[in-house]
Amino acid sequence: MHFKNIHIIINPASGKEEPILSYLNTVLIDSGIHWDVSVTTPFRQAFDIAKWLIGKTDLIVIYGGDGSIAEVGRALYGCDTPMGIIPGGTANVMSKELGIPQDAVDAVKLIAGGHTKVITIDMAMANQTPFLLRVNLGIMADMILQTNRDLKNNFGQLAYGISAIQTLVQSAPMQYKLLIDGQEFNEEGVTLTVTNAGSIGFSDFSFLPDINVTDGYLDVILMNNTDLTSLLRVAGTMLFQTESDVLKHWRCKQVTVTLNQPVSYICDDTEQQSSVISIKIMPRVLKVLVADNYHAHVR
Ligand SMILES: Nc1ncnc2c1ncn2[C@@H]1O[C@H](COP(=O)(O)OP(=O)(O)OP(=O)(O)O)[C@@H](O)[C@H]1O
Repeated sequence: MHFKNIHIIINPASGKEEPILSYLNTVLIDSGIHWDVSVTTPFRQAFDIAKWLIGKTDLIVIYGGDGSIAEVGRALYGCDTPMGIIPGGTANVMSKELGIPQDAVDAVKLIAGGHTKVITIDMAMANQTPFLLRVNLGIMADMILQTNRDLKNNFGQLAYGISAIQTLVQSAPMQYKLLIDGQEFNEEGVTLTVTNAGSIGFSDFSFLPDINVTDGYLDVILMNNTDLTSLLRVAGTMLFQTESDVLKHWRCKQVTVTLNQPVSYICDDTEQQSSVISIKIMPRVLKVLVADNYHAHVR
């Protein structure tokens, strides 16, 4: 697909330190594409820039991490303007899910080269907040909350592993009341993830087989233990793409999670608090640009 006009939103504070303006200029200068950039600041976020750009350009590209991509997704869902992605963050989960080249120059070349197509992917709504990737509760949420900017700057992806170990040591199980497509379950667990995407951002690993952003479903994954054997079984689950008794798994269109008290949870990259979280899939609402040979594995 070729675009006449594209606008690139750049988050200059995202994980990668690289000369993105120079990369863009080198690739786009002779491409015939009319291109422009906007830079996010603490006072002008990717969400506001993307909202403002709707109807003013053919393709809105975001250079940043998953937080910036989620913001642009929240701004663009339900409209006709597609989102392009140049991975610029620490983990870049969404770009891996969509098979986008991890190298920024290659990602710009993909957009400029035209061997692309627009697909429409699912998002979901948690209470009043739209999200792209997932909602995390329990130790997964604590882990993300504890992975601060300094840790990410110094250790990149390993930062998540470091804070995972820190949080595992302090983990205590929680009681979850789950209403999954109308069926009630009472479960104890150390972490609960409601995911739209399969990729966990580490190499090609995904939570379980067959989870992807076009399947029209949410996947609810509960981990009930954090002893070493359980963790190894979870690692095996991801490695061999099979379910294990340590991870309970449901596939649904909507789920309500009720807890005994308000807890902090992570909705994509943002921290929220509640004792009741109602989550619903929004099938095929966001247009994104991918390579023309990309195939999401659909059941
Ligand atoms: N100019 C800026 N200076 C500082 N922070 C910014 C600026 N522009 C955006 N932000 C903040 O950047 C955050 C989003 O970062 P993003 O997720 O894109 O990168 P990252 O943290 O490196 O990626 P990852 O989520 O993969 O670790 C948002 O919280 C947003 O408020």
